[in-house]
Amino acid sequence: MAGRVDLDGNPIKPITICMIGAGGFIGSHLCEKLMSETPHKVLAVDVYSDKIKHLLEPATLAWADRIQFHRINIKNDSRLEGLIKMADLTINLAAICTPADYNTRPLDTIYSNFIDALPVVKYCSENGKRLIHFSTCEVYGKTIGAFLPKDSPLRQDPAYYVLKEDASPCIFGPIEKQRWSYACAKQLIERLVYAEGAENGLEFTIVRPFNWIGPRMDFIPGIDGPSEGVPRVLACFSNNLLRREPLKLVDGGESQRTFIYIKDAIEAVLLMIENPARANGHIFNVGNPNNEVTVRQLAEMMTQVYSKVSGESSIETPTIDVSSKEFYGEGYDDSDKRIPDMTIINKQLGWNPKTSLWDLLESTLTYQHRTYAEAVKQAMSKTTAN
Ligand SMILES: NC(=O)c1ccc[n+]([C@@H]2O[C@H](COP(=O)([O-])OP(=O)(O)OC[C@H]3O[C@@H](n4cnc5c(N)ncnc54)[C@H](O)[C@@H]3O)[C@@H](O)[C@H]2O)c1
Ligand SMILES: O=C(O)[C@H]1O[C@H](OP(=O)(O)OP(=O)(O)OC[C@H]2O[C@@H](n3ccc(=O)[nH]c3=O)[C@H](O)[C@@H]2O)[C@H](O)[C@@H](O)[C@@H]1O
Repeated sequence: MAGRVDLDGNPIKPITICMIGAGGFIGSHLCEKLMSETPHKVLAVDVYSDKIKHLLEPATLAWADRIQFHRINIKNDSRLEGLIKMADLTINLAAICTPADYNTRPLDTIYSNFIDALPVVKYCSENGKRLIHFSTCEVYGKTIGAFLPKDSPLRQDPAYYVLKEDASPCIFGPIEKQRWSYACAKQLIERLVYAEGAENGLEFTIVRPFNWIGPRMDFIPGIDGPSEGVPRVLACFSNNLLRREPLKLVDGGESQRTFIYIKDAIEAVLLMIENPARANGHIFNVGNPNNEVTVRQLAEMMTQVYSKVSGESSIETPTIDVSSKEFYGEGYDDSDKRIPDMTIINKQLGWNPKTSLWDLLESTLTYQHRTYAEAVKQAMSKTTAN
């Protein structure tokens, strides 16, 4: 760790980071990186700590004096301002961010993504503290190309679908499509953070992740999360593969996504943390434009990769189609296509993603198999016995 320098060759000074939502998927990877590769301290705030337990115990861990867990619900805890004051930088990751919740729990979604984030922005602004706020690629909503006729040649033109931080519009569906409650709340908090920067000098960076995936993402229903819960697609498909049941393709699996390996994405966040002069005042897309697939192609690739890592042949009917109404309920809608423009992050931080979709699925599904296969087998044999 000695002699670490930033992108401009200046020595990096150790700082204290108040990380809200540190116990989640992204937070757990960020804490791991900060503990193993940097001298920084983390005040880890969350209601859960299971995903960072390996970093908190035993007390003999090399970084034990650099990470503290604070079990705090930021909705109603007066200790939050004190922690933000103690830190040099606050990173806010806390959110409800699973699509199954957006149309079924729209109030919780809006409160979590907008109202609960307000005090964090306010405390940072009032106390002159830097803020890295996690938004989402969902703020772009649908592409302009989605509104062109199906056979229009313009659909092939990147100008109609590549998403640029400083140029693309935010296109959401009607209010009754409650799917957009999340994207809309995230957009408004982005505008508020930006305005605090413009009017009150808040030093901020906004991150728009594009489908970051990897180990510890969400939960496997009935194993380490509710049986009826619906996590994001990686965990849904992992659950299907572990149970040897068909992967469910919502509305034909035609939507397109670009998936990025969590470890590549965390490199980008570390650059933002350690290069404030280059990151402040910017909104950054963080994704992998080279890893685009339809959801159907993702299902096919995951099926192949899982066979390889588990040694089990795939089932006869690997996928089935389901309607979005059946899968998510009333009010669901979808982003058609999400390709991040990388110009700004390249210019400011010189960052590029590295890992191919096949490779990231291979390491992630190896983890899923090792972590869950036995537990799923046991849970299934219990259900059959009953
Ligand atoms: N994973 C992705 O690809 C992705 C994509 C786009 C945006 N994001 C954004 O990044 C952030 C982190 O996402 P993630 O994938 O790690 O999600 P996650 O659900 O795994 O992590 C969020 C964490 O925040 C905590 N939290 C929520 N409300 C809280 C509260 N009131 N008080 C204290 N803790 C609270 C949760 O317990 C959880 O541990 C979110 O803001 C999300 O919207 C993630
Ligand atoms: O990860 C991101 O960048 C953002 O996008 C996600 O949204 P989305 O990509 O729509 O969510 P997933 O659950 O990962 O679903 C991806 C696609 O797979 C489909 N899907 C999902 C699950 C399933 O079993 N089958 C299936 O076909 C969905 O309909 C959707 O088209 C979530 O909103 C957030 O975590 C985040 O802000």
